[in-house]
Amino acid sequence: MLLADVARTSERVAGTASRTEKVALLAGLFRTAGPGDAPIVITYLAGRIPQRRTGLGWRSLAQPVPPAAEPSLSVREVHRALDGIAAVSGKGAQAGRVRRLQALLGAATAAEQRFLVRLLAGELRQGALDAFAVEGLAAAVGADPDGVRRAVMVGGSLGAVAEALLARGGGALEEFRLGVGRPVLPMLARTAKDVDEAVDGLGPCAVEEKLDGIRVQVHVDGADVRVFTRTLEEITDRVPELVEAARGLGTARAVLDGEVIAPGPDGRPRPFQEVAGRVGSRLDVERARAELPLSPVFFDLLSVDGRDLLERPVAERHAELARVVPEPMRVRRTVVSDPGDAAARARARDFAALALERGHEGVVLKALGSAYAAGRRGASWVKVKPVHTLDLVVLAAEWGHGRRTGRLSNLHLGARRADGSFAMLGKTFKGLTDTLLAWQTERLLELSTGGEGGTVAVRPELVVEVAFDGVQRSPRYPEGVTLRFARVVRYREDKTAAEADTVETVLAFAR
Ligand SMILES: Nc1ncnc2c1ncn2[C@@H]1O[C@H](COP(=O)(O)OP(=O)(O)OP(=O)(O)O)[C@@H](O)[C@H]1O
Repeated sequence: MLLADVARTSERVAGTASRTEKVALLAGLFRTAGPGDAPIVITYLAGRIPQRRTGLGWRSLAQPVPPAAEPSLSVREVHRALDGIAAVSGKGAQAGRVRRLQALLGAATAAEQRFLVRLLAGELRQGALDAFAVEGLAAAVGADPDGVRRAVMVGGSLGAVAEALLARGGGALEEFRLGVGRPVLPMLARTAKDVDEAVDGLGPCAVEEKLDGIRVQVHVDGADVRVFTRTLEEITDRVPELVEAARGLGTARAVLDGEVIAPGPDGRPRPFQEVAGRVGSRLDVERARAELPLSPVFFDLLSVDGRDLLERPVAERHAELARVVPEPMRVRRTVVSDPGDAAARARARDFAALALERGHEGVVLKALGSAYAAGRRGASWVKVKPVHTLDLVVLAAEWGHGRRTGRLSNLHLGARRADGSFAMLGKTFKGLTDTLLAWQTERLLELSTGGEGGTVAVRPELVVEVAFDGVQRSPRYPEGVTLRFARVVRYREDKTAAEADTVETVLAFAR
């Protein structure tokens, strides 16, 4: 597929207010797209690029290049060129990127150049595009739009679904059904300030303990049990006690969602770091198990006996969960059936207080009528925690002084921008234990991209959870805000930088 076709469609879609026409334009484009082109075309139409970042500064995008007379650039060629630009690193990288960019622009017509420059500058971003693209895709292959939407939810990406549908037709939707052994991205939660705010937003809801462990999705097929993390990494071999527990459930076929924790001798949960260390280690699993036995606590049931429950309401999924999972392995919950009932609300607040006393992190409230929104931070799950934390990305670190000489200490923290870049929000060395200092020094040096003065810049990959007292204005930082009393709570090795908190979220705290 030619870039010119995408550029033209993009312009026409943006230029019409009619939903029907947008969908028809997109359907027309998909009918002529090769399956392999589809994932790239979809990101371009939404104003994004699969590489996320190219490292090109806006100045380099403003330099004029003589255009080609006729369109000849294919979408794949552009994709490869951007891969090349994103891969340039080291000394003189910016010049190298600009050279490659100019070669790319030189092969583009004036219209294609305008499209590329606006695409790379992030000016074409269209949040609603994916919804139209789902319908356009469904129309192009003659599939049911709801079926395509479900497939995207289960498959995790519109690009992957588009590729399958264009290659194999509407029947390919079957490949994206939830299945035992085929994990789906977990549903995530939004944040509310307190229980009342959450209940106001949700209406009738369940209030559950928020356990501070590692999210697990457990697939049971007879004696065959597989365990996945929230990033869908398989960890079955590292958690034999979960496998044994799952074999003892009241069903032979199920997909369960829950948290794995390590109850201490007093029944209180051991710290998150210990659970994360245990789940992260493949070494001598039997010994690790003897030292720190894990238990699963399930809070959702996504499928049972071959029945897919993703679209069923929370109340029904919980009833099914209670049928197959015995009490100690099920999350504790209370229900607010009528949000207007003051006594029920008081019970919910007491439940949240008790959850904290028991050593848990807070509560998660879930709208009783809501479906399971795989891979989404849906509006129907809301977490309430007493301490505000953000998951930020380490951008650089400074060598420590005094007792911390020889250790990388002061961390430069960044929040994610919509275009995949990171905005620095401030620095902190608070909350770092000696163990963490040693660990982060080693990890950060592996990620180093060079240093200046006492600062080591790193690839933005490590996610760290930071507690703070507030967000305040500061002209020193690019978004004009910084965190008050930021302190490290822990590293979140279970998260990628793409899952870190966004500048938007931080600015919402400022408001
Ligand atoms: N009862 C519960 N229901 C849903 N999630 C729970 C529950 N108890 C603990 N959790 C955990 O809380 C997480 C939901 O919070 P969120 O989606 O914001 O993830 P997160 O960004 O990792 O947040 P946090 O750092 O607050 O755990 C889930 O991923 C899960 O690991």
